[in-house]
Amino acid sequence: MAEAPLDKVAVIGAGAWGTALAMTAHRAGRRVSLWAREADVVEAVARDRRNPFLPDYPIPAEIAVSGDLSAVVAQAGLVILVVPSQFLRGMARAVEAVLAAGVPVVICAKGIETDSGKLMSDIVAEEMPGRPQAVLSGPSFASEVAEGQPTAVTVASEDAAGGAEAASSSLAAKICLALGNESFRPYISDDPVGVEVGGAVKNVLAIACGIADGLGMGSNPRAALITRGLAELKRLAEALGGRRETVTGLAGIGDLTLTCSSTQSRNFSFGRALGQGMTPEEALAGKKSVAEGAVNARSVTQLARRLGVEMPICEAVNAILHDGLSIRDAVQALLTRPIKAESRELEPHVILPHPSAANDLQANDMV
Ligand SMILES: NC(=O)C1=CN([C@@H]2O[C@H](COP(=O)(O)OP(=O)(O)OC[C@H]3O[C@@H](n4cnc5c(N)ncnc54)[C@H](O)[C@@H]3O)[C@@H](O)[C@H]2O)C=CC1
Ligand SMILES: O=C(CO)COP(=O)(O)O
Repeated sequence: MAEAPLDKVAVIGAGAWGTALAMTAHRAGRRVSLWAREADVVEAVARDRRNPFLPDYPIPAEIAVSGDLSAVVAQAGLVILVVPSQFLRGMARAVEAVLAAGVPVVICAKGIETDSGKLMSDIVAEEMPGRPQAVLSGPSFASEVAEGQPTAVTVASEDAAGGAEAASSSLAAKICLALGNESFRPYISDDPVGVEVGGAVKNVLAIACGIADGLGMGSNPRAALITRGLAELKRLAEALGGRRETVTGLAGIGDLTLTCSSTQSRNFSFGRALGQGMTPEEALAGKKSVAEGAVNARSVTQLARRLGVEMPICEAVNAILHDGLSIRDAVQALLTRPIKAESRELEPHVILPHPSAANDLQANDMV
């Protein structure tokens, strides 16, 4: 059986998701402190209990919001890391310097580190050596979590592997007990890699779906992008040692369908703006909130190439965002790729030239 829930929870990162998770832990009965990087966020919360990153939902008075990292993590039994992926390394290092030994951390950023191709769990292992760690991910718009909409997520830790007893006493189980409440339902997993890859790749695919929407495309293209995008996600997860089953769970297909079909998603909306004719710079201008897929298109495709994993939709998004490929050429190139088998077993062995590929070999070569 799992032990008693962790009592005090420190949340690092007071963006929309960190704030919603702090509210979640508070609803679950935990004592909660929240670290904000921006002085104006600390001031806004002190003044009217509202965070500009999530302005529609008041923060309960019992949640202590501060810019003092040592004070926030003092006496914490669990630390939730919720800064965007490209800032996690620096933040993990800073937290490690002030956190008591043995206190576990749970990673909530969705992404892969640019250039190194490292997963967030690799970064935490490097910057917080020996510290117990888990990953939390799944279909969870911060605003809906803050509102108390029923939400299910996956929490994964390696020690959950080895059967029911291991899963029940794992770090993932303890975190589920510490954060679960009547509207927030976490599930235990022993596959952190599969969970992480799901969260990182779905943001890139959400940009692709947003682009299609912005172009005025209908439901067929979206379903095709989601399904073939899932095939890409699965290939990368498996290449990294993740499990197929995880990809069809909350952190895979669950988050993919959520993010690829709602303008609530920052990534989908970013893609939509591109499809409507904005440049990436114009679409991101003035935004303080993150669209993780914009950066992670690069890191996901860098990693996929290194591993020899084919991810044509993610490659197309990366080429549009970072290599100046026009959306028109990217769409044509995707649609005129060679004919392949859908089945995983046959897929590597069946490659037929697309009937119209000869019309535009140059674009076809790019993805
Ligand atoms: N918002 C959502 O609905 C969800 C977000 N996530 C993930 O959570 C992570 C955090 O996203 P949000 O809370 O939505 O962020 P946000 O877009 O609401 O806010 C931006 C965050 O980035 C932080 N930041 C900016 N520059 C920084 C720096 N140099 N060092 C450290 N932190 C810096 C800000 O302090 C702020 O916390 C992302 O990886 C995102 O994909 C996951 C699930 C849901
Ligand atoms: O990860 C999310 C929901 O699960 C949030 O998606 P966006 O970052 O695209 O808004």
